[in-house]
Amino acid sequence: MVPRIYHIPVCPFSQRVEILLALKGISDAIRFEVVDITRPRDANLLALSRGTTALPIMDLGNGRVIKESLVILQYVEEAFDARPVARRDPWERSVERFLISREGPFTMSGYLFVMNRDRARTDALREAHLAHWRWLNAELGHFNPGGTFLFDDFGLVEAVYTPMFMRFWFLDYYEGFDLPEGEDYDRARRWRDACLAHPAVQQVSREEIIKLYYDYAVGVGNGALPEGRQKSSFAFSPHWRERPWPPRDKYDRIADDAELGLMA
Ligand SMILES: COc1ccc(C(=O)/C=[SH]/C[C@H](NC(=O)CC[C@H](N)C(=O)O)C(=O)NCC(=O)O)cc1OC
Repeated sequence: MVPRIYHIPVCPFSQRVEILLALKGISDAIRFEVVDITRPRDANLLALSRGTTALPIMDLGNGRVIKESLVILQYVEEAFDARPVARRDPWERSVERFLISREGPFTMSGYLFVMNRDRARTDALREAHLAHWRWLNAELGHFNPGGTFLFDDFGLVEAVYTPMFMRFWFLDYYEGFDLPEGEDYDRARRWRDACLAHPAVQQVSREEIIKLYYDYAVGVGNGALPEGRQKSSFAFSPHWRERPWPPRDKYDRIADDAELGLMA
């Protein structure tokens, strides 16, 4: 059986696996199944996950199910010999793991920033997010000051972080956020921009992310419905390409289904 990964639309955690497969030149080795999270979870999928709802999960068949995207990445790297991506040297592998150990708080700071609708908290949330970028800037500056990526090429750490850089396009769109100029951010910006330009990360577009993630920007995630709405911005139809760009005034109001182009 070809292993399957079940994931939500434009899921960043699933995308990191797609990126790894692209780097290894084996994009067809796993079948990706997108789940409509605006509907109750399918009973068969719930049985597969033994009741947990977080996605992605990877089904190897014969009752073998892998949860957590970082664990799935390790499995893919170890199960498929093609073009190893993780660093082979133990010291370099420790540096890789060190950077990856901070991805969770980094990602959470960006999501909490975009989901916030209390203007009194905006500055603190922006600063908390920038602090994570300063940490990345300092670590990249320590381990590879003159380089672009953490090591000599786009690798596992970049596969882990880049889907989040792409989701953070919603911070640019809804919060007018970008990294400040200056030595506290320049090394991290060089890394981010090179990651975003890499051919292995082009699975989703800025437009798709901005449109599907609108509900996060008004504080509602994972396919739940904001007040006054009949359909989630994560709905499969109408297709996001047919929908208008969402309004940016997330603090003042919640756009209705018609304005978001969600009416059937
Ligand atoms: C407010 O913070 C966040 C909001 C959304 C997301 C996101 O991209 C969800 S992607 C979809 C989400 N999956 C996850 O969060 C998986 C995270 C898991 N640690 C992994 O790495 O696989 C999910 O399945 N939700 C449905 C459910 O749990 O029933 C991330 C955030 O922070 C990391």
